[in-house]
Amino acid sequence: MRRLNVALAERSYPILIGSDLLQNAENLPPYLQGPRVAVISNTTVAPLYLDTLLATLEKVGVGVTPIILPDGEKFKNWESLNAIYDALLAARCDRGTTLIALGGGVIGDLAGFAAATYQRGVPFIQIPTTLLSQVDSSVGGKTGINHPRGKNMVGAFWQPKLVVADTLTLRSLPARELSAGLAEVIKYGLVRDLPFLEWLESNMDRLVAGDDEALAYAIERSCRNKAEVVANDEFETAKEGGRALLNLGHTFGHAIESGMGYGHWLHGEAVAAGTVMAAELSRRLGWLSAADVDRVRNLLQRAGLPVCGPMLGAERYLEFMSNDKKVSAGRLRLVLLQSIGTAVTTSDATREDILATLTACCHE
Ligand SMILES: NC(=O)c1ccc[n+]([C@@H]2O[C@H](COP(=O)([O-])OP(=O)(O)OC[C@H]3O[C@@H](n4cnc5c(N)ncnc54)[C@H](O)[C@@H]3O)[C@@H](O)[C@H]2O)c1
Ligand SMILES: O=C(O)C(=O)C[C@@H](O)[C@H](O)[C@H](O)COP(=O)(O)O
Ligand SMILES: [Zn+2]
Repeated sequence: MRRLNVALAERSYPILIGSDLLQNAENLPPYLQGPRVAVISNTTVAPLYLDTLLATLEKVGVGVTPIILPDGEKFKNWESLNAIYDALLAARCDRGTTLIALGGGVIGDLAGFAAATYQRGVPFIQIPTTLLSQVDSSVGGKTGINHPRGKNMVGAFWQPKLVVADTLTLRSLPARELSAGLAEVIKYGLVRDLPFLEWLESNMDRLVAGDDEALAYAIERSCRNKAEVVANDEFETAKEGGRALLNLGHTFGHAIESGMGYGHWLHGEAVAAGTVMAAELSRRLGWLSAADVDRVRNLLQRAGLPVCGPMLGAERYLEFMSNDKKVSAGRLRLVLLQSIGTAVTTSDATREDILATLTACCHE
């Protein structure tokens, strides 16, 4: 088992990465506040892994309320959140109840926001079961729901007490979802870890094939990168760089997700197309060469990801992008690449640059 730490003083917590962790009853008790938990999962993941987790919790004498939500990005909304509150209240869950998210990023973001707000805050544990959630969403404490006008527009920072990434769960993950997770893995290499990007270029075929060793390494290295960034800028308030850099490709990507209707493009797919747009815009500002942009595009393509955005229409892209959470005093702030392996936040791109980028990077 690999173990990392997210260093946040009194909110610090471990990330455990390994196979068969769902069955290991020793990992959970130190992080449970009381003898009750509510496990939040969905109709796809629960039939696969809930029984194993329930058996593990039974071994340590914990009472469980399972809460099973419908599956999909379009359910990352108020109705699902309300369903969680209803179930917690019906089961008389009190402030000592620990919420456990068992699923991908949608379940993690929803359960985390429920934990942040139920009775003004209860503890929670992340048990991520997709590659994307194991490398990114389960770590760092961003929780929330979507709004029709924008992704993750309502939420809270609320750190988990523990993250348990059981890599065996990835064996049941569809190939398209594995690829979506690779978009966020590639992001760390592009933003701040050039040696990791080079490793990814050498090992992409193993990752796409689901090689256990390669995946475990990629998960650990991604989480190490994320933990470092979050430890330095937990609430994304740094003026330069900081946590906002983890948003590479996301201003374009979130516009694709919202504009196309949640769930049509997977988050990772939208981030992949958005990352090519960010690279192309970086080239227009003179920071990347055409060969650099090809390098980004090739790696994403080898990961099985789209490298062109949909034809949403420039005005709709700009409308969604203007709602981005990095906008400050009405000015768009984008994460772009100063070079491969180094990202910056910038407001230097003009409307014309952005329009030209959209024209170059969007196809039917
Ligand atoms: N909080 C953060 O920091 C953060 C970071 C990145 C992404 N996100 C959010 O995460 C979400 C995307 O997460 P995701 O890619 O995990 O999507 P997801 O949660 O929708 O999961 C993808 C699909 O895989 C299924 N699934 C999950 N585990 C499985 C398994 N082991 N075997 C088979 N099927 C399985 C799910 O039911 C779903 O159908 C987006 O809402 C995104 O905004 C949040
Ligand atoms: O943890 C972060 O910080 C990230 O930006 C990670 C992103 O991959 C993730 O998609 C996040 O939810 C986007 O954040 P948002 O603040 O733009 O909603
Ligand atoms: Zn993301």
